[in-house]
Amino acid sequence: MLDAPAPARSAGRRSTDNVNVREFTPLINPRQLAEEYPASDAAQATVENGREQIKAALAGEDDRLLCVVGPCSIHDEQAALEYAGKLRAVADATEDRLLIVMRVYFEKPRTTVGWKGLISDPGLNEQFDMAEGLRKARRILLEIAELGLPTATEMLEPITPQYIADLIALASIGARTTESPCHRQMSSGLSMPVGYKNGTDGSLQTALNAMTAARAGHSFLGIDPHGQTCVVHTAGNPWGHLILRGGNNGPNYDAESIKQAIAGLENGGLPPRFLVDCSHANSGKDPLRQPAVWNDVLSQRLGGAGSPPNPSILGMMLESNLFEGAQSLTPDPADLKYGVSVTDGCLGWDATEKLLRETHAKLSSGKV
Ligand SMILES: O=C[C@H](O)[C@H](O)COP(=O)(O)O
Ligand SMILES: C=C(OP(=O)(O)O)C(=O)O
Repeated sequence: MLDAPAPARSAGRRSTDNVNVREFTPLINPRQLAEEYPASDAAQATVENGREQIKAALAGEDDRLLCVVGPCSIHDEQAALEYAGKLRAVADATEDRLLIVMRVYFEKPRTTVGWKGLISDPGLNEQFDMAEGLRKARRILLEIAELGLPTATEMLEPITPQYIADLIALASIGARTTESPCHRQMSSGLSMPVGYKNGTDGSLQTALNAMTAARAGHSFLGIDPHGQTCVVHTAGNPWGHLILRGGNNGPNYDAESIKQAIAGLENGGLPPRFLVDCSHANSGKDPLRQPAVWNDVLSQRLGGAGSPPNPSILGMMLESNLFEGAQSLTPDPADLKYGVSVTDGCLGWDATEKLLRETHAKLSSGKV
């Protein structure tokens, strides 16, 4: 019998190693990136104030409505900054009632395959120049923080936080990773409050378990600011909170689902405060349904018509971009429409501004 041909391998490589790896590309380390784009005093002040205000809301000490608003994903620096400028103006005008934080999402967890976000593929051309992706992400976060607007992002790759977390006020763990021990451990060391989405199957327990896990300290494998692999020992992050995003069986922002969420949090010994994501399964992925979801949740928070107010509802999340809808990626990224999402459909800016200003008016008058 003939022997099977030996697999091709380079000198010194063991045949059992990295069988399915095509290549390793060295990457800039977090310290080098921070030296290229150092956090200015103004940016640090935005992040620190943003984190403190969000913590006060989570602790029930700031009764403003927490509004996490912005694109499903950032793919264009200019559009992101234009959006941030508009949102900053509304945040200033409504700050007595609304605590506005911009969604600045650079990492997209896909159900199967698809564009994974600006850090993974900044050229939108499958070149995966992640050093450039991290540079762009850090630069965008810095510019938005210098505008005075706090930012929120999803933390997906466990080594990303070392590169950008100093510029972020609020993090979230997505529905696809809330059950992942790696993400819970990572969250236990993050410097900002972290929201945990319920699972894609609608499971609340998955997020409650994540909150409990991340409140504890952990020791796990990671990198330090020099990019050195190391054992990371964390203190635990007490600022976890639930985000209701609906699930495969439908939305979970109705009064009964919210009652169950509060009971689940209380039974788990967790603070009974949470956000409602108006997008994803809560809008049936129809971006134009988001205002109806938002207003329903706002009514529940304010109470009225025989229902008591519900201060457990901290606020809402909204997927919004300069222009409504979504578009598919094009072979030449220059052909993309400006200001339109390349991931989930979004509400457009005009409708977003209207919703935020109407919300401010309702909160000011106390009338839904
Ligand atoms: O918010 C973004 C998407 O809902 C998430 O990344 C999943 O997207 P997909 O189902 O299109 O992969
Ligand atoms: C991916 C997201 O949401 P979810 O994890 O709820 O699907 C998101 O908010 O961008």
